[in-house]
Amino acid sequence: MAACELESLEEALEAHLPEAELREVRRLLFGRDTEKLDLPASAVEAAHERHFELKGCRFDAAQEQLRPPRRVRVGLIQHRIVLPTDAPVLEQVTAMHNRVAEMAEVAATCGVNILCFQETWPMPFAFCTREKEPWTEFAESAEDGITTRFCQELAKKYNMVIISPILERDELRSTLWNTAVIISNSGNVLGKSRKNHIPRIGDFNESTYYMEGNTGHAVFQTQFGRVAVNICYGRHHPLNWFLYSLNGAEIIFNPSATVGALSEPMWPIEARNAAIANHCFTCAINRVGTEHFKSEFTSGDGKKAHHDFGHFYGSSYVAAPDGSRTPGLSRTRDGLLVVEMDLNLNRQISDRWSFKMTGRYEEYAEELADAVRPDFQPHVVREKI
Ligand SMILES: NC(=O)NCCC(=O)O
Repeated sequence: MAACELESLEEALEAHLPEAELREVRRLLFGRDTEKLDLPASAVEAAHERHFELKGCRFDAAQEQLRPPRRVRVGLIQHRIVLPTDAPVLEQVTAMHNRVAEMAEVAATCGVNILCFQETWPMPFAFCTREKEPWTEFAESAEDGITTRFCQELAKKYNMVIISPILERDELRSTLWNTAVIISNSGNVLGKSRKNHIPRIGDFNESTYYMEGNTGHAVFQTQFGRVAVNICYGRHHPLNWFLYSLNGAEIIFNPSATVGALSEPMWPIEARNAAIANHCFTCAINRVGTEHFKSEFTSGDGKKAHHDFGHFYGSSYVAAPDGSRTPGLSRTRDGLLVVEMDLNLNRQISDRWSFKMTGRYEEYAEELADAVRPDFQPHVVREKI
């Protein structure tokens, strides 16, 4: 079986394990079972007609005496590109807007409060090519580009916070960035968060296109909770997650674009570990499909030139601070994952495990400050001979 033909790990387990074993394997692999979220029949029907997967799950928390539950519904959208990569730029962007609009409408029917899309969602992930044209033409203003204006309409219409990761052009400074635009449910742009870490691996030649972000670890207060965005490669950096959490993030989104041959075994671990370590919810989103580019490119590994990155494996999921996680969306199909979470779980788990209280931050800060000095000497104890 080709890697891109396996639908999902969960489906493979369900197909091949007897029920009792399956329950145990699921407990070991995924933690406490998430409950299935009942979604409106009209949403299920619309998803079927529009050819995308729709999944609903819920994480609950213990009932507290002094605080009412803080239930929020989050939606994650993963999708493939709609038109071939050599179609005119505006036609590609418009086709992607139309696709996401029909998925967002279903998210609204499911009562989603905060909706997040995949990394640079209105364009192909062309950063493997190293060509500037036409890919830089997809860059647009975070404040009033066509994609932001499109998302503002959705946000107002559906009373939803929208997190829209785009290729940003800062016209004033002639700089491109990989940016998530956070649009409030009022329709106003609440702010933006730029990708902090640019990959230097495989065909991810992203430093050809944009700079390391300069927006720090901003957290955005929305009507539905405090959110932050750690874009793709940032998920390999535990301190990056940690700093969003230190600023009070209750949900950290990780819009991504990554391929099977490179990162798939790491994917289920990293965002989940971040949820555990930081007592918060994390949401990992990846695109699907294989994107073909007209010009061949090489990977600097002596192998033959090729026209695609490989298979983007989807598998978007949500992890909770208690270490449990939802099943992933498909590895091959467009999909919408709707997850209801009670944000009270963050403090409940923090009170139980106390990682924030037991972390030795002053000590780490001192040692880190020392480690970045040019005259740093590693603290290694050697046997005296
Ligand atoms: N988009 C991006 O940063 N991809 C890098 C590869 C990875 O982090 O899996």
